[in-house]
Amino acid sequence: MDWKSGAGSPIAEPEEDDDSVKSRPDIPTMRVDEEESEKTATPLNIQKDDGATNTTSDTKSKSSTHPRTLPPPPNTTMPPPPRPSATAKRKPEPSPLPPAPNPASALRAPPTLSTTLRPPPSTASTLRAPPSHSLAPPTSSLSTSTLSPSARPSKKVLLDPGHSPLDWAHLTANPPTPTFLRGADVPPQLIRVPPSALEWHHGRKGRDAWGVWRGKVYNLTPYLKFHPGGVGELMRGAGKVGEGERLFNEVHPWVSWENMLGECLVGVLVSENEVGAGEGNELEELD
Ligand code: HEM
Repeated sequence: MDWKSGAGSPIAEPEEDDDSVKSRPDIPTMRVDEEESEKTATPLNIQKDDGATNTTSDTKSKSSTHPRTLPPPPNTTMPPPPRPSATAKRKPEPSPLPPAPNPASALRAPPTLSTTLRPPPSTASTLRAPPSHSLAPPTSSLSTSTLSPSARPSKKVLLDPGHSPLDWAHLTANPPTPTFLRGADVPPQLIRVPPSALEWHHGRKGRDAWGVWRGKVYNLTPYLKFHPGGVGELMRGAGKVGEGERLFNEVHPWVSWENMLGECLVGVLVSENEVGAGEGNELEELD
Protein backbone atom coordinates (compact mmCIF):
# COMPACT_ATOMS: atom_id res chain seq x y z
CA MET A 1 0.00 0.00 0.00
CA ASP A 2 2.78 2.42 0.88
CA TRP A 3 4.61 2.04 -2.48
CA LYS A 4 1.38 2.50 -4.34
CA SER A 5 0.49 5.73 -2.67
CA GLY A 6 3.99 7.15 -3.23
CA ALA A 7 5.75 6.23 -6.44
CA GLY A 8 2.81 4.55 -8.10
CA SER A 9 0.58 7.58 -8.18
CA PRO A 10 1.83 9.12 -11.45
CA ILE A 11 1.70 5.86 -13.39
CA ALA A 12 -1.01 3.64 -11.97
CA GLU A 13 -4.13 5.68 -12.08
CA PRO A 14 -7.19 3.86 -10.80
CA GLU A 15 -6.29 2.01 -7.64
CA GLU A 16 -3.33 4.08 -6.60
CA ASP A 17 -5.11 7.36 -7.04
CA ASP A 18 -7.66 6.17 -4.55
CA ASP A 19 -5.03 5.69 -1.91
CA SER A 20 -3.29 8.91 -2.67
CA VAL A 21 -6.52 10.80 -2.55
CA LYS A 22 -7.36 9.31 0.73
CA SER A 23 -4.04 10.36 2.16
CA ARG A 24 -4.58 13.94 1.00
CA PRO A 25 -5.68 16.20 3.81
CA ASP A 26 -7.34 18.74 1.53
CA ILE A 27 -9.75 16.26 0.04
CA PRO A 28 -12.29 15.20 2.59
CA THR A 29 -14.37 13.19 0.14
CA MET A 30 -13.20 9.66 0.41
CA ARG A 31 -15.94 7.83 -1.43
CA VAL A 32 -16.48 10.38 -4.14
CA ASP A 33 -12.93 10.28 -5.37
CA GLU A 34 -12.85 6.54 -5.34
CA GLU A 35 -15.84 6.24 -7.58
CA GLU A 36 -14.75 8.98 -9.90
CA SER A 37 -11.19 7.83 -10.18
CA GLU A 38 -12.34 4.42 -11.21
CA LYS A 39 -14.80 5.72 -13.76
CA THR A 40 -12.69 8.54 -15.11
CA ALA A 41 -9.69 6.31 -15.51
CA THR A 42 -11.39 4.05 -18.02
CA PRO A 43 -12.95 6.75 -20.17
CA LEU A 44 -9.71 8.64 -20.37
CA ASN A 45 -7.79 5.78 -21.87
CA ILE A 46 -10.56 4.54 -24.12
CA GLN A 47 -12.93 7.30 -25.04
CA LYS A 48 -12.35 10.99 -24.99
CA ASP A 49 -15.61 12.86 -25.40
CA ASP A 50 -17.78 10.08 -24.06
CA GLY A 51 -15.71 9.93 -20.92
CA ALA A 52 -16.26 13.58 -20.23
CA THR A 53 -19.98 13.31 -20.58
CA ASN A 54 -20.13 10.18 -18.49
CA THR A 55 -18.21 11.77 -15.70
CA THR A 56 -20.62 14.67 -15.55
CA SER A 57 -23.52 12.31 -15.09
CA ASP A 58 -21.52 10.39 -12.53
CA THR A 59 -20.84 13.51 -10.56
CA LYS A 60 -24.48 14.28 -10.24
CA SER A 61 -25.26 10.78 -9.08
CA LYS A 62 -22.42 10.96 -6.61
CA SER A 63 -23.41 14.31 -5.29
CA SER A 64 -26.80 12.88 -4.57
CA THR A 65 -25.28 9.92 -2.74
CA HIS A 66 -22.69 11.89 -0.84
CA PRO A 67 -25.04 14.20 0.94
CA ARG A 68 -25.98 11.22 3.04
CA THR A 69 -22.51 10.67 4.49
CA LEU A 70 -20.93 14.03 3.80
CA PRO A 71 -23.39 16.90 3.42
CA PRO A 72 -20.78 19.57 2.72
CA PRO A 73 -21.20 20.95 -0.79
CA PRO A 74 -17.43 21.18 -1.28
CA ASN A 75 -17.56 17.51 -2.16
CA THR A 76 -19.41 18.23 -5.34
CA THR A 77 -16.95 20.99 -6.05
CA MET A 78 -13.98 18.71 -5.60
CA PRO A 79 -14.90 16.05 -8.18
CA PRO A 80 -14.88 18.45 -11.12
CA PRO A 81 -11.16 19.09 -10.89
CA PRO A 82 -10.21 15.64 -12.15
CA ARG A 83 -12.29 16.14 -15.29
CA PRO A 84 -10.86 19.50 -16.18
CA SER A 85 -7.42 18.03 -15.84
CA ALA A 86 -8.33 15.21 -18.17
CA THR A 87 -9.93 17.52 -20.69
CA ALA A 88 -7.15 20.02 -20.25
CA LYS A 89 -4.66 17.37 -21.22
CA ARG A 90 -6.53 16.62 -24.38
CA LYS A 91 -7.39 20.13 -25.44
CA PRO A 92 -3.89 21.54 -25.04
CA GLU A 93 -2.45 18.84 -27.26
CA PRO A 94 -4.53 19.62 -30.32
CA SER A 95 -4.27 23.34 -29.77
CA PRO A 96 -0.45 23.47 -29.78
CA LEU A 97 -0.37 21.68 -33.09
CA PRO A 98 -2.61 24.12 -35.00
CA PRO A 99 -0.69 27.19 -33.84
CA ALA A 100 2.57 25.87 -35.26
CA PRO A 101 1.22 25.38 -38.80
CA ASN A 102 -0.35 28.79 -38.71
CA PRO A 103 2.94 30.65 -38.23
CA ALA A 104 4.58 28.43 -40.78
CA SER A 105 1.87 29.10 -43.32
CA ALA A 106 2.03 32.76 -42.50
CA LEU A 107 5.72 32.62 -43.12
CA ARG A 108 5.33 31.00 -46.49
CA ALA A 109 2.28 32.85 -47.64
CA PRO A 110 3.94 36.26 -47.87
CA PRO A 111 6.74 34.86 -49.96
CA THR A 112 4.29 33.73 -52.61
CA LEU A 113 2.93 37.22 -52.74
CA SER A 114 6.39 38.67 -53.06
CA THR A 115 7.43 36.09 -55.58
CA THR A 116 7.81 38.81 -58.12
CA LEU A 117 10.19 40.57 -55.78
CA ARG A 118 12.31 37.46 -55.32
CA PRO A 119 15.43 38.93 -56.97
CA PRO A 120 16.15 41.61 -54.40
CA PRO A 121 15.55 39.40 -51.38
CA SER A 122 18.54 40.57 -49.47
CA THR A 123 18.23 44.24 -50.08
CA ALA A 124 14.48 44.38 -50.29
CA SER A 125 14.02 42.13 -47.30
CA THR A 126 16.22 44.27 -45.14
CA LEU A 127 14.36 47.36 -46.22
CA ARG A 128 10.94 45.84 -45.78
CA ALA A 129 11.65 43.65 -42.82
CA PRO A 130 12.06 46.52 -40.33
CA PRO A 131 8.52 47.84 -40.71
CA SER A 132 7.02 44.37 -40.34
CA HIS A 133 9.22 43.68 -37.35
CA SER A 134 8.24 46.85 -35.58
CA LEU A 135 4.61 45.95 -35.97
CA ALA A 136 4.95 42.27 -35.27
CA PRO A 137 6.96 42.27 -32.02
CA PRO A 138 3.96 43.06 -29.84
CA THR A 139 2.04 40.00 -31.00
CA SER A 140 4.59 37.56 -32.33
CA SER A 141 8.13 38.70 -32.85
CA LEU A 142 9.28 35.16 -33.60
CA SER A 143 6.93 34.65 -36.49
CA THR A 144 7.92 37.90 -38.11
CA SER A 145 11.61 37.40 -37.65
CA THR A 146 11.29 34.00 -39.18
CA LEU A 147 9.23 35.40 -42.00
CA SER A 148 11.81 37.75 -43.37
CA PRO A 149 14.54 35.11 -43.77
CA SER A 150 12.39 32.45 -45.37
CA ALA A 151 9.91 34.90 -46.80
CA ARG A 152 11.04 34.58 -50.38
CA PRO A 153 10.53 31.46 -52.40
CA SER A 154 13.87 29.93 -53.16
CA LYS A 155 14.82 28.97 -56.69
CA LYS A 156 17.88 27.17 -55.52
CA VAL A 157 18.48 23.77 -57.01
CA LEU A 158 19.73 20.60 -55.44
CA LEU A 159 23.38 20.47 -56.31
CA ASP A 160 25.03 17.19 -57.17
CA PRO A 161 27.29 15.64 -54.57
CA GLY A 162 30.70 17.22 -54.62
CA HIS A 163 29.35 20.51 -55.99
CA SER A 164 28.64 22.46 -52.85
CA PRO A 165 29.92 26.01 -52.36
CA LEU A 166 32.63 24.55 -50.19
CA ASP A 167 33.63 22.17 -52.96
CA TRP A 168 33.82 25.10 -55.37
CA ALA A 169 36.03 26.99 -52.97
CA HIS A 170 38.28 23.98 -52.73
CA LEU A 171 38.44 23.58 -56.49
CA THR A 172 39.31 27.20 -57.10
CA ALA A 173 42.03 26.99 -54.47
CA ASN A 174 43.39 23.77 -55.92
CA PRO A 175 42.67 23.61 -59.65
CA PRO A 176 43.80 20.41 -61.40
CA THR A 177 45.68 22.47 -63.94
CA PRO A 178 46.57 26.17 -64.11
CA THR A 179 44.21 26.72 -67.06
CA PHE A 180 41.47 24.33 -65.99
CA LEU A 181 39.15 27.02 -64.70
CA ARG A 182 39.84 29.50 -67.48
CA GLY A 183 39.29 26.99 -70.24
CA ALA A 184 41.41 24.88 -72.52
CA ASP A 185 41.18 27.19 -75.52
CA VAL A 186 42.71 30.24 -73.88
CA PRO A 187 46.35 31.07 -73.31
CA PRO A 188 47.71 31.31 -69.79
CA GLN A 189 47.71 35.07 -70.07
CA LEU A 190 44.65 37.26 -69.86
CA ILE A 191 43.32 38.15 -73.28
CA ARG A 192 41.33 40.83 -74.99
CA VAL A 193 37.92 39.54 -75.82
CA PRO A 194 35.93 41.16 -78.61
CA PRO A 195 32.15 40.75 -78.64
CA SER A 196 32.40 38.20 -81.42
CA ALA A 197 34.63 35.99 -79.29
CA LEU A 198 32.31 36.38 -76.35
CA GLU A 199 29.28 35.40 -78.40
CA TRP A 200 31.10 32.40 -79.75
CA HIS A 201 31.42 31.10 -76.17
CA HIS A 202 27.74 30.57 -75.57
CA GLY A 203 28.19 27.32 -73.68
CA ARG A 204 26.63 25.01 -76.25
CA LYS A 205 28.06 22.67 -78.86
CA GLY A 206 30.95 21.85 -76.59
CA ARG A 207 32.00 25.46 -76.24
CA ASP A 208 32.72 27.10 -72.96
CA ALA A 209 30.24 29.56 -71.50
CA TRP A 210 31.66 33.01 -70.98
CA GLY A 211 30.11 35.75 -68.97
CA VAL A 212 30.93 39.43 -68.53
CA TRP A 213 30.99 41.33 -65.28
CA ARG A 214 32.21 44.91 -65.12
CA GLY A 215 34.07 44.59 -68.37
CA LYS A 216 35.83 41.38 -67.39
CA VAL A 217 35.23 38.10 -69.14
CA TYR A 218 34.94 34.95 -67.05
CA ASN A 219 34.64 31.32 -67.99
CA LEU A 220 31.43 30.14 -66.39
CA THR A 221 31.71 26.53 -67.55
CA PRO A 222 33.49 25.04 -64.54
CA TYR A 223 31.04 26.82 -62.20
CA LEU A 224 27.86 25.68 -63.95
CA LYS A 225 27.25 22.64 -61.80
CA PHE A 226 28.21 24.54 -58.68
CA HIS A 227 25.75 27.34 -59.27
CA PRO A 228 23.06 27.25 -56.55
CA GLY A 229 20.53 28.68 -58.99
CA GLY A 230 21.08 25.89 -61.47
CA VAL A 231 22.85 25.48 -64.79
CA GLY A 232 19.99 26.91 -66.81
CA GLU A 233 19.88 30.16 -64.89
CA LEU A 234 23.59 30.69 -65.22
CA MET A 235 23.48 29.85 -68.91
CA ARG A 236 20.98 32.63 -69.57
CA GLY A 237 23.74 35.18 -69.67
CA ALA A 238 26.36 33.08 -71.40
CA GLY A 239 27.92 34.65 -74.49
CA LYS A 240 25.96 37.87 -74.09
CA VAL A 241 27.53 41.20 -73.46
CA GLY A 242 25.17 42.85 -70.99
CA GLU A 243 22.61 40.17 -70.28
CA GLY A 244 24.61 38.09 -67.83
CA GLU A 245 25.53 40.99 -65.61
CA ARG A 246 22.02 42.37 -65.72
CA LEU A 247 20.49 39.05 -64.66
CA PHE A 248 23.14 38.56 -62.05
CA ASN A 249 22.41 41.93 -60.48
CA GLU A 250 18.73 41.31 -60.76
CA VAL A 251 18.84 38.05 -58.82
CA HIS A 252 21.66 38.45 -56.32
CA PRO A 253 23.64 41.67 -56.48
CA TRP A 254 25.14 40.86 -53.11
CA VAL A 255 27.04 37.87 -54.48
CA SER A 256 30.71 38.56 -55.09
CA TRP A 257 31.23 37.52 -58.68
CA GLU A 258 34.86 38.54 -58.59
CA ASN A 259 35.72 36.55 -55.50
CA MET A 260 33.88 33.45 -56.59
CA LEU A 261 35.04 33.35 -60.20
CA GLY A 262 38.36 35.10 -59.88
CA GLU A 263 40.22 32.00 -61.01
CA CYS A 264 37.95 31.80 -64.06
CA LEU A 265 38.97 35.18 -65.41
CA VAL A 266 39.70 34.99 -69.11
CA GLY A 267 40.37 38.59 -69.98
CA VAL A 268 38.69 41.90 -70.64
CA LEU A 269 35.96 42.79 -73.04
CA VAL A 270 37.05 45.12 -75.80
CA SER A 271 35.54 46.39 -78.99
CA GLU A 272 36.07 44.55 -82.23
CA ASN A 273 38.39 47.29 -83.43
CA GLU A 274 40.68 46.93 -80.48
CA VAL A 275 41.78 43.50 -81.58
CA GLY A 276 43.74 43.82 -84.75
CA ALA A 277 43.70 41.08 -87.30
CA GLY A 278 46.74 38.90 -87.00
CA GLU A 279 47.71 40.45 -83.69
CA GLY A 280 47.73 38.52 -80.52
CA ASN A 281 45.00 39.51 -78.15
CA GLU A 282 46.88 38.61 -75.03
CA LEU A 283 46.84 41.48 -72.60
CA GLU A 284 50.19 40.87 -71.09
CA GLU A 285 51.84 40.82 -74.51
CA LEU A 286 50.24 44.12 -75.45
CA ASP A 287 50.70 45.76 -72.11
C1 HEM B 1 22.80 34.83 -65.83
C2 HEM B 1 23.33 34.99 -64.63
C3 HEM B 1 22.74 34.39 -63.38
C4 HEM B 1 21.45 34.10 -63.06
C5 HEM B 1 20.21 34.33 -63.91
C6 HEM B 1 21.44 33.53 -61.74
C7 HEM B 1 20.32 33.08 -61.07
C8 HEM B 1 20.32 32.60 -59.80
C9 HEM B 1 19.17 32.15 -59.10
C10 HEM B 1 17.75 32.14 -59.67
C11 HEM B 1 19.54 31.77 -57.90
C12 HEM B 1 18.65 31.21 -56.80
C13 HEM B 1 18.29 32.36 -55.90
C14 HEM B 1 17.40 31.87 -54.78
O1 HEM B 1 16.27 31.45 -55.06
O2 HEM B 1 17.84 31.91 -53.61
C15 HEM B 1 20.94 31.97 -57.80
C16 HEM B 1 21.67 31.72 -56.66
C17 HEM B 1 22.99 31.96 -56.59
N1 HEM B 1 23.82 32.34 -57.60
FE1 HEM B 1 23.28 32.89 -59.44
N2 HEM B 1 22.71 33.49 -61.27
C18 HEM B 1 23.54 34.01 -62.24
C19 HEM B 1 24.88 34.15 -62.17
C20 HEM B 1 25.64 33.85 -61.10
C21 HEM B 1 27.06 34.00 -61.02
C22 HEM B 1 27.94 34.48 -62.18
C23 HEM B 1 27.43 33.62 -59.80
C24 HEM B 1 28.79 33.59 -59.18
C25 HEM B 1 29.67 34.56 -59.39
C26 HEM B 1 26.25 33.22 -59.07
C27 HEM B 1 26.21 32.82 -57.77
C28 HEM B 1 25.08 32.47 -57.10
C29 HEM B 1 25.06 32.15 -55.71
C30 HEM B 1 26.24 32.19 -54.76
C31 HEM B 1 23.76 31.85 -55.39
C32 HEM B 1 23.21 31.48 -54.01
C33 HEM B 1 22.72 32.80 -53.41
C34 HEM B 1 22.21 32.60 -52.01
O3 HEM B 1 22.56 31.61 -51.35
O4 HEM B 1 21.43 33.46 -51.55
N3 HEM B 1 25.16 33.37 -59.90
N4 HEM B 1 21.40 32.46 -58.97
